[in-house]
Amino acid sequence: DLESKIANPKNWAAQAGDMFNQRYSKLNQINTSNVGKLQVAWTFSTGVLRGHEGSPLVVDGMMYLHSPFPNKVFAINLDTQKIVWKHEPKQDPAVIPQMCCDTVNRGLAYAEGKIFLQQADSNLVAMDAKTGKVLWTAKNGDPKLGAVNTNAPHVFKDKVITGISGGEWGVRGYLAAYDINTGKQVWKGYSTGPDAEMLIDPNKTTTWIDGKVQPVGKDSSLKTWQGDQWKIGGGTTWGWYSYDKATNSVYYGTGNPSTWNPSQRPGDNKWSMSIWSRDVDTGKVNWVYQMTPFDEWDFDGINEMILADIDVKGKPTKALVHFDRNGFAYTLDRTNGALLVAEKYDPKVNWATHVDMKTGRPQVVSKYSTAQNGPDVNTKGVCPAALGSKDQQPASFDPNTKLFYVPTNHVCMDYEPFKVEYVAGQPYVGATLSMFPAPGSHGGMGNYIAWDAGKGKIVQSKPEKFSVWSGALNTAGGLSCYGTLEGFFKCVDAKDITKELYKFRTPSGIIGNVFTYEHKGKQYMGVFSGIGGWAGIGMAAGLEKDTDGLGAVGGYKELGQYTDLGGSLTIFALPN
Ligand SMILES: O=C(O)c1cc(C(=O)O)c2c(n1)C(=O)C(=O)c1cc(C(=O)O)[nH]c1-2
Repeated sequence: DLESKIANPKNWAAQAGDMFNQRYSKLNQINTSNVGKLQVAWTFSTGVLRGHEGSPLVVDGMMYLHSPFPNKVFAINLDTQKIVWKHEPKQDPAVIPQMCCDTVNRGLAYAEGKIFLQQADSNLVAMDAKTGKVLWTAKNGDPKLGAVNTNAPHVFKDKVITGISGGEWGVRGYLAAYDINTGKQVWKGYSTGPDAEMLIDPNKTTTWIDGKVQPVGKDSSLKTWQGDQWKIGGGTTWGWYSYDKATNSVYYGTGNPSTWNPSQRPGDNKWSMSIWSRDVDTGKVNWVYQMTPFDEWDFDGINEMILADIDVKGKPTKALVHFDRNGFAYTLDRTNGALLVAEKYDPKVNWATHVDMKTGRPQVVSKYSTAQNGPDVNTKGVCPAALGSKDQQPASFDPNTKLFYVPTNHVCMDYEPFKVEYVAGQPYVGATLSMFPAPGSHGGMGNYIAWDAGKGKIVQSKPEKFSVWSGALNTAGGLSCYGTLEGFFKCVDAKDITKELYKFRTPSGIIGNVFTYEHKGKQYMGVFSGIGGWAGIGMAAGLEKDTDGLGAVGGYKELGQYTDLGGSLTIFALPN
């Protein structure tokens, strides 16, 4: 059912439009020659002020919208424009201060006549898509311990897959699968700890060792932590997941090890900061690859895994492409986890010179090693900043140009670790940050780039004033579209991204993802606006000091000259 809904380009039935995370639409009515005539068709306010991430879904003439906390859901009939049903969960507002980077929610999932909502308080809910009636609720985590949720649930086969947030609260990360019909948990695989709890088979699960894919061996995680630190060691899973039917695997990434003070957790801290392939039916780990062993900068590895069949160094490859927070873009063979390409997609990256292709390890520049410099020493000028060369904002893949379109950040930081005591349910951060625009660049804090993942090269780069915190969309109309933090919805020519073909100022800064659908023979494009997320946390949570908001406020202070709060959806179409 979901597969056929996705196959119909009139729908937008999954957060990325498909299960490969490509964010590509076959619709071509809006194209490079007429996009300049785009007009606003309609708008809709969610009535919620904080950051609006993700996008609505469209299935068979109904649109399903979500909001940040309190996670309202609206079902709108596209014929009548009426709200058919509305659901507002009752959630304890005590979860609000347990959320690190604004009270965002990355959207809903659809399957078999059901809508799935992953609430902030960690309850996973299935609703009847026609009526909004709650069919089941599953408790996915304990918000009292900081285990909250922002990720979108993802449906693959008969399972709804969800993750967990709370890396800054010492939450031990995991991915879990629930039966879409009953809400019963089918499997749960932790990011750290004993093999059995991670669903790792020491002899069958493989990783990249010595230039080859080889079995991970016994206790691959436990060996890389001191004492019991792995129990409060992070590795949360709040990103976008993808699925390949051919390998029957779900692909996703794990976040930072806790705490941010690296001196409190010597070792590689496996398998935080890693790319995972798990069997979707059993959760068993096929392969895992760690990008940033012993993280010293908060470079969470949760960014989306985009699956695409491309030429890698001239060879047709079933690839997995990932733009990591650490500033490197990785191309792996998704069938076995072999590392094929790892290159900087942000020329300002300075914390590592390169990735050693034999060990798969980044070569750290000692001056930027916050562990070597030690606690209570401010390590200055690390690029990228903790929020990475790219954060959660998902990139797109265009099968026509064979390129990836990547919303990026151009931000650096000063990072000062300090000793922190673990107290259950309290923040467990352990570093003070301040962030600022990357020095010596175009003067802005963002770039929209076109990337060749087979070669590991930037093809083109379009400068932006602020970080691009919105998800990208490419279409068969030759367009690549995204939003900016000032609030502009933009479409550029996929063949030459420096050519801005359309621009419209929406009501607030954009951190949502561009999506498209067709209704009654007409193509529509849309995007949520509503400033927030980590980059917009200063405005969303009313913070002021430069080091507030885990250091994000400083760099984005100027945003107040361009936008203010407010969540709404803007839908565009060509004139009649
Ligand atoms: O470690 C975590 O559990 C965790 C959770 C989240 C989240 O759930 O939004 C973010 C982060 N970390 C994080 O490091 C980060 O940069 C970030 C940005 C955003 C956002 O929505 O803009 N969320 C989060």
